[in-house]
Amino acid sequence: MLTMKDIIREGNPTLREVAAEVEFPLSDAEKKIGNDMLEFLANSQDPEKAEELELRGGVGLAAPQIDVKKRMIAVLVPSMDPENPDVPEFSGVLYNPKIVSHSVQDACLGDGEGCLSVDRDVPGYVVRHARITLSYQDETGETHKVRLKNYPAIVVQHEIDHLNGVMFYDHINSKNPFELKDGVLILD
Ligand SMILES: O=C(O)C[C@@H](Cc1ccccc1)[C@H](O)SCc1ccccc1
Ligand code: NI
Repeated sequence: MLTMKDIIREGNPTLREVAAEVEFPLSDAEKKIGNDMLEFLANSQDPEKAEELELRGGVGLAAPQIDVKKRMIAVLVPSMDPENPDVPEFSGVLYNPKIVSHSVQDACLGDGEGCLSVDRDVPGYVVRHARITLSYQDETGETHKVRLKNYPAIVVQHEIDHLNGVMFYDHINSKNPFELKDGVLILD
């Protein structure tokens, strides 16, 4: 079971490397890594387990963050619908995820971003694509293509950045961290 001690922190060179494509069929080890990453996110969102295991809350995790240089991410974006609180907005282990197209419009989270691999606050808007079309393979190797917007789109872009050695603060305007061009959607 993964805990915070398994997550590497900024300064570790792995976070600045480009991860390798995953080959299919997956090894049992690769399947276990994916499942462990998703389990970590579920535990981190369970108040009792998060306290017991001393986990920071997470909605996404990329394999390089546990020092595995492979293009695989786990995403668990909880429901925003009070009618269906137990149905995540977007959840899964995504192998070889790729943004195949995106909106012209950009978006950012109004509260900025954080990162499980960054033990400090870095204020500022992280401008990303507002909507993306995402292609990925599941554990069986089947390819899926989905369109994401709003928070799920932001989370997936944050995680795919980790596969390319990019940190969220690389996107922040260092001269004026809260400067935004016209038309950028601020998500609260
Ligand atoms: O470090 C990671 O990759 C996990 C991040 C992903 C993330 C952060 C900000 C914006 C989008 C994705 C963690 O989820 S950071 C903790 C967190 C938890 C809940 C909501 C936002 C951020
Ligand atoms: Ni991160």
